[in-house]
Amino acid sequence: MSEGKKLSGAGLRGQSAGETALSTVGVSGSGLTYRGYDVKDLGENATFEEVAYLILYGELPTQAQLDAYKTKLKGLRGLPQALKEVLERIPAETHPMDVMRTGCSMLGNLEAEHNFSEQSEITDRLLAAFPSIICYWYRFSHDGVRIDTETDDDQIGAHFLHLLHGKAPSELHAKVMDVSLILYAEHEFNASTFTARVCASTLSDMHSCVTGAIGSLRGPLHGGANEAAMELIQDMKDEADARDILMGKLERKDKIMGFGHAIYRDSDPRNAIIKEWSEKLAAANGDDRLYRVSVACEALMWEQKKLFCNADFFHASAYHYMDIPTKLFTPIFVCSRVTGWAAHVMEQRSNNRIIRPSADYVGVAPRKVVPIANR
Ligand SMILES: CC(=O)SCCNC(=O)CCNC(=O)[C@H](O)C(C)(C)COP(=O)(O)OP(=O)(O)OC[C@H]1O[C@@H](n2cnc3c(N)ncnc32)[C@H](O)[C@@H]1OP(=O)(O)O
Ligand SMILES: O=C([O-])CC(=O)C(=O)O
Repeated sequence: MSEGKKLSGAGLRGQSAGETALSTVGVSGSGLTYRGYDVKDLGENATFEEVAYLILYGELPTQAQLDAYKTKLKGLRGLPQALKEVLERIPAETHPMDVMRTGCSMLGNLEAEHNFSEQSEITDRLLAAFPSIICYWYRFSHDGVRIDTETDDDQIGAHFLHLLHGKAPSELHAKVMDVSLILYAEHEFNASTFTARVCASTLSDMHSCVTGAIGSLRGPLHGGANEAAMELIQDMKDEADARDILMGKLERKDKIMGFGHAIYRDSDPRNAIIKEWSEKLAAANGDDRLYRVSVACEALMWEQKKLFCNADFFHASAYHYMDIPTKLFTPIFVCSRVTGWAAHVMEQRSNNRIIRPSADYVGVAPRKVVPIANR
């Protein structure tokens, strides 16, 4: 358990719900490690594919292992016809997280996990297919185009941007997407991962575990916060306007999305990293308004409430600078976090006992059923 923030009260806060060898969150009050590596180190010296391999297979790959892994993932980007037909029937106004949920579940119908010896194959397939699923639906429902999802892009982040925009991304955009996927890959027993582990503990299949996790990630208190943060900052004209808007919200006791964390006490280590990339994107973009108002929000929230930006806040401006529609922000989180979810499912399966806590009963005392005619 964390030695940082004081953890107690509702929401199972502070109670250990099991063991993991995958990551540490806030152990010294702020850090984040994946299998012993600091996320900052990974963000600077590894790619997302290396990090996915690390999380799923236990160690960073050698060059030969990485080459083979990337070739394998590239070969899994195509979607079955039946899945494309389902995606084509989902209306344009549907929330893209619902598309991800359906896409994952449908793939589970078409390519079911028959036994746990297939878990790594299924995971690699999901990792390769998620960008294809969301972009195939988005481009069909919004632009009327049936895209070919089998690109030759070297990396998953660049592949996503290529499918979305119909052209290969710039080097800067490809790099930021790669770092973003690293930052979102794994985070111990967060709500969506815990959902996946609870499902896994019943000995259910991988697609069910991941589909459930997508549903948990969707909420604005979890992954959905990156979209909500964008909605917050998009109309802020300048720093003064940002302060006025936020002060009004704080007076009304509104929750400010993209701030605070269940475990970290005074900073989320992922924030400094994505903030730096957002600043670079702002400079390259020639319009730094969103970056400047975000910095103003960060300063005001700390000054007024001692609340800090979590991983989601500066992702909003960063994604916007790369022309990613706001409603696709949380699906990108899925494209990354599937690594953490699947690794947790495998870890749960390797030492399983069904997760079934107790509840404190606070309802009425025992009583007799009154016949319906006398009620
Ligand atoms: C990748 C991720 O999933 S990161 C999380 C993304 N979610 C968000 O950004 C949503 C906004 N943030 C929040 O709702 C919360 O901070 C959570 C859900 C992340 C954590 O919740 P908790 O662990 O319950 O928060 P915590 O115990 O630190 O709250 C302490 C106090 O600060 C308040 N607070 C916490 N976050 C915020 C916020 N973003 N805006 C306003 N007030 C807040 C709480 O309401 C609470 O006040 P109270 O004591 O008067 O009830
Ligand atoms: O750990 C949490 O509660 C939420 C979070 O930051 C994540 O899942 O990345």
